[in-house]
Amino acid sequence: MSGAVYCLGPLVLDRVLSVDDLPGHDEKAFIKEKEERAGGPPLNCAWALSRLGEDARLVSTIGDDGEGAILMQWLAERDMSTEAVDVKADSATASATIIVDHTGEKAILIDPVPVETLAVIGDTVTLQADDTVVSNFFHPEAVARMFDRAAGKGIDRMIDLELPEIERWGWQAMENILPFASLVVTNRQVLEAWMARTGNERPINEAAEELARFLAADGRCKAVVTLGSEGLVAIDGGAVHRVGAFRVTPSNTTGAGDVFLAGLATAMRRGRRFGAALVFGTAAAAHFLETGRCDGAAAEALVKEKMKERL
Ligand SMILES: OC[C@H]1O[C@H](O)[C@H](O)[C@@H]1O
Repeated sequence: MSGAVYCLGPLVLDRVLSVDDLPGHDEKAFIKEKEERAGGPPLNCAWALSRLGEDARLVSTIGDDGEGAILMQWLAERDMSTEAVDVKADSATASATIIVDHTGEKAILIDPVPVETLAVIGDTVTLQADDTVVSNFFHPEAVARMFDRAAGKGIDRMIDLELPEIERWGWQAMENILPFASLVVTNRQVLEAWMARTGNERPINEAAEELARFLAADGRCKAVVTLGSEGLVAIDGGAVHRVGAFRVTPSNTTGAGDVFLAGLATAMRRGRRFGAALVFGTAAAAHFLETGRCDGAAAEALVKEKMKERL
């Protein structure tokens, strides 16, 4: 398909530390392996989109520093577009420390990017009618401005809502961004926080449907709540979609949500119905969880297996 997918938000240097078990409060653990790699939700999503054959453009800002240079080299080595990555002398490059245990589960410490840096991400991008915009909730006004421009061109606007950003900007700011999006994705961590906030004690699957309905705001947009090993629940107009998870043994769960979003966006851009696009996104994420790779053919094979299981 022609057109590009613009992925907005912070480009982050991820410092990944592998341990046997995540240390608890006042506990110590030995690091088994260390790795530095490019990360952040928009980078993970853009990387997966490019592996799925889309023209992915990362839209972000980094500092003119050593960390920024490592990130630019990482992107160049993978033939990823850097034209919308702004290098600013007065900014510092974002970083995160990710501790991954033997089950692939992780804890992430994010060094927050200054508000002034985030506030202008996306402002210089020129959109065309066959583009798609994908963003995390990096800054309420910057995301709203970009989505507003995209809506003017009839372009799909997908937002991934995660808890650190909701806690940073507030639940009201999260609600305010919803009318600007055409598709909202969130996860179990947000669901649990929302349940605690609203006193919702329903079983997780029912509560997920309620949150999806809330995010979809009377069918104005599509909404997806991912539940990890329990699959996902989504709302599209009057229809409720439930997709079961694939059985996988994860090596590292970091970025799996971003790969899901990339698979979903790719399938929707290629004309798949929403239900089928959800299954393809789930399959792409499952393959990534097990292998650390994103591969359209492998995801298709998983989709076929799932369909056979249903027969
Ligand atoms: O979504 C995963 C990303 O979140 C964190 O911000 C890390 O940078 C990681 O790459």
